[in-house]
Amino acid sequence: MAELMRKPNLMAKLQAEVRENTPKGQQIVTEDDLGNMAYLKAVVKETLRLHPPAPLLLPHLSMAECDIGGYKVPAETRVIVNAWALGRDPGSWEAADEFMPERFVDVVSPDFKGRDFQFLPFGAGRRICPGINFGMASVEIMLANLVYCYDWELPDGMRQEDLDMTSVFGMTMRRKEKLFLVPRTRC
Ligand code: HEM
Repeated sequence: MAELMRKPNLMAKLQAEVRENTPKGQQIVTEDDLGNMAYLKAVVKETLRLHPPAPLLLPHLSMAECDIGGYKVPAETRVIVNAWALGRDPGSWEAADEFMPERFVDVVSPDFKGRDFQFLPFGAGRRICPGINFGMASVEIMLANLVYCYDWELPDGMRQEDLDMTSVFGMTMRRKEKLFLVPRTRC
């Protein structure tokens, strides 16, 4: 929501998609309506790229000695994967720090299923998050309803550029400052 408030044209594009693809007269968006909402899915993916909730995944242990890009990793080494840095690597992403959901529209890859190592919000391999589908559906339905039911405004006197996007890092990652917005019902 914070990224969308900083780019009202993207918020408008998302709202148009969600509102066009929800049957007329229906009070809320249901899971059945999400199928045609490609831009919504791209917005959620782009959010996971820039703001992965588990920025360092979970600690892993190498079972055998291996070589990764010329670095020798001995067996039984505690390995921490920095998914946050992978998602912002300028070598993998054009305009890496920009919130640009369009990069995920009409493309099969990169996807978050653990095969594209520049984008690992759910990890990869045998310990990949088993809650991917549940997690994605929950975030998509929540965001779709927030933008379907309300138009959103910044509190009085606040400008887009005043939104503090600083994150607090730990096992999980969250906004440093809470996001306060004003909902306006659209009817
Ligand atoms: C957007 C939502 C979610 C995100 C971003 C997320 C992310 C992650 C990440 C990064 C890992 C570590 C993977 C690794 O180290 O390779 C993980 C593990 C795990 N997640 Fe999720 N998760 C989400 C939702 C869920 C949900 C909804 C559930 C359960 C209903 C769940 C259950 C688990 C479990 C049980 C593990 C540990 C798997 C293992 O160690 O074998 N997650 N998740």
